[in-house]
Amino acid sequence: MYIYSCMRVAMCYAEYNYYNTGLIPSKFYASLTSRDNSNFRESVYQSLIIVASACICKSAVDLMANIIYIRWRCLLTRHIQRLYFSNLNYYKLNVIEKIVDNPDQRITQDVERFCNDLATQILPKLILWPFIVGYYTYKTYNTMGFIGIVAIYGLFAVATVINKFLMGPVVALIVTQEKREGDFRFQHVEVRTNAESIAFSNGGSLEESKSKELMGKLFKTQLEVAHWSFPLNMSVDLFDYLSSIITYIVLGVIIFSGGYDTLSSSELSSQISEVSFFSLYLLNNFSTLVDQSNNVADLAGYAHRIGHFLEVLQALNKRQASSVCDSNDESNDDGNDNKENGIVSNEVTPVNIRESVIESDVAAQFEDVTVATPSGGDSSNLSILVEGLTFHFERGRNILISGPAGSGKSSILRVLKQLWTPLKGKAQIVLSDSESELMFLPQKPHLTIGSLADQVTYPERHKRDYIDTGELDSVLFENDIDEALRLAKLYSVKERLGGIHVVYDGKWSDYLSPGEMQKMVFARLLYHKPSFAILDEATSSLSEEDETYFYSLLQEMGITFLSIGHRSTIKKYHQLVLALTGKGQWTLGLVE
Ligand SMILES: Nc1ncnc2c1ncn2[C@@H]1O[C@H](COP(=O)(O)OP(=O)(O)OP(=O)(O)O)[C@@H](O)[C@H]1O
Repeated sequence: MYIYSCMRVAMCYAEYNYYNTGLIPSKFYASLTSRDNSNFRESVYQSLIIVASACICKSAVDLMANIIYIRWRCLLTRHIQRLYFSNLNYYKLNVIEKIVDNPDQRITQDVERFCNDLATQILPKLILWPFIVGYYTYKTYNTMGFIGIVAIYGLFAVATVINKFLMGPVVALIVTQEKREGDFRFQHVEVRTNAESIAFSNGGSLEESKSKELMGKLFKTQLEVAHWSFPLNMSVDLFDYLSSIITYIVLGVIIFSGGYDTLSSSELSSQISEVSFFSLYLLNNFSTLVDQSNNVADLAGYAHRIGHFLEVLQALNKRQASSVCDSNDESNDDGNDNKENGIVSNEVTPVNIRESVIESDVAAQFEDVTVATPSGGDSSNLSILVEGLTFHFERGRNILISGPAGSGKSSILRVLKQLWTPLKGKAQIVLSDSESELMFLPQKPHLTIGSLADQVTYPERHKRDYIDTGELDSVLFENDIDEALRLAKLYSVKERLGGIHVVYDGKWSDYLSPGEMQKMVFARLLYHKPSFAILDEATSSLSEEDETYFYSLLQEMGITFLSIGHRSTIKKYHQLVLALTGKGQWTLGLVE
C-alpha cells in the first residue's frame, strides 16, 4: 500500500512537471516574440528546474514500478507454489494428469512476464489516468470548446472498437505461442538432463530433428502472431498519427471560423501553443491506452495461462479435500466392520495374516486393494495390475516383492504413498510417514541442488538455520553426516569435493555414478535411521558385494524393510515374498 501511495504521489508530481514542461514553449514564444530579455532568462531558469525535477520524478516512478513488479511476482509465484506443492499436485500434474502443459514455464516465465507488463507498462499509465483525462478534458473544453472534445473522444472511441476487434486472434495465438515456447524449452532440458544416455545411444540426430520440429512449430506460431499483430499495430499507429494532426484540424476550424479574431499574432501563436499542448496531452493519454493494445494482448495471453493453471490446482485441491472426507467416512464404517469381522484374510494367500497385530508394530497395511494404471479419465486405458491385495508390513518381517518387469511392483508402493488412487480397497501408512519412522528409497534416486550435506539430510530442511541460531551443534550435525557417508562407502566424495558444505555447481547425476547415487540414498537412510524402509530396486546398480553389505547393515541396525528386487541373492534377508504373477494375481508366502 505504502509503495502504491508513494508511486501515486510521484506520478502526481511528475504530471505537474509535464504540465509545466508543456507550457514552456508558450512562455518562450511570448518572450521571444516580444523580445523581452529578462522574461526569456526567467523562462530558461524555470525550464531547467522543471526539466530536472521531471527527470527525478520519472525515474522515481520507474523505480517504484519495478519494486511493485518484484513484489507482485513474488506474491503470485508463492501463491502458485503453495498450491503446486500441496497434496502432491506437482506429481499429479507432471506424471498422472497432464491437464496443463509446462507447469514450470507457467510458474517461472508466464508469471514473470505478466507481472512485469502489468506493473511496469500498464500500471504507471493507468494510475492517474482518470484524473489526468478529466483535468485535460476540462482545459481542452475551455480553450477549444465542445468541438475539440467531440473530435478527440470520437477518435478514441473508434480506435478502441477497432483494436478490440483486432486483438481477439492475437490473444489466442499468444496462448498457443507460450505453449510452444514451453515445449521447445522442455525438449532442450530433456537433452541436458539425459545428455550421457543420448550420447551412448547415438540419439543426437534424432533429438536434433525433434528439437528442429518443435522449433519449427514455435516459429510458425510466432510468425502468425507477427502477421495478426500487423493490422493491430497499423491501427495503433494510425491513431497515434491521427491524434497528432487532429488538434491542428480543429484549431484550423476554430481560426477560419473567426474563433480567435480578437488576438494579435503573438497572442495567437502563444494561444496555439497552449491549446495544442492541452489537446495533444489529452490525446496522448488516450493514445497511451490504445498503444497498450499489444501489451494488453500479451497480458491477456499470460493471464489466460496463469488463470487456467490456478483453476486446475484449486480443482485438484478440492478433489483431494472431498476424497479425504469420503475416506474419513469410510474409515468410520470400516472400524465397525473390523471389530465385527476381525482382519480379512485372502484365500489365495498361503500365509494367513495374523488375526491380531500389535498396532504400533505395523508400518503399513493393504486391505483388499486393487491397483490399476492411471487411465487419465479414459476407462479403456485402464489395466489391472494387482487385485484384492491384502497384507501388513510389520516390524521384524521383511517382505520381498518380486515379479516380472511391468507387473506392478512399484505401483503397489505408489498406491501406498497415495500417489495413485486404488481402484478398490485401502492402502495406508499406519505410522507417521516421516523420515524417523518410515523411509522410501525410490527406483530413480533424486539428488537435489546443493551441497553434499543437503544430499544426505534430504528431505530435512533448514538444518543450517538451526546451526546459525545455535540451536543445533554443528559438530554433532557434521559428525552424523560423516558417519552416514562412511557407512555408505561415500567418504571419498567428501574429500573429492573439499567438504560437506561445498555446493556442487552442477548436476549431481553427472558427478556421481548410478551406483554412487544409490549409495547416497543409503547414506540418507543411515543418517535418518528410520524403523522401517521401503526399497524399490534400491541396490540395482550396486555390486552383489555392496548389496550384501547394505542389506546386512540394515539388519544389524534393526530396520525392517520391504523391498523390490530381481536378484535371488537378496531373498535370504526377507521372511516373506509377495510374488506378482501377472493379470492381477499374487501370492504371499514364506521365503524358502
Ligand atoms: N504414470 C503412469 N501412467 C500409466 N501407466 C503407468 C504409469 N506408470 C507406470 N505405468 C504402467 O504400470 C505398469 C506397472 O508399472 P510398475 O512401475 O509398477 O512396474 P514394475 O513391476 O515396478 O516394473 P520394473 O520391475 O520394471 O520396475 C507398467 O505397465 C507401466 O507401463
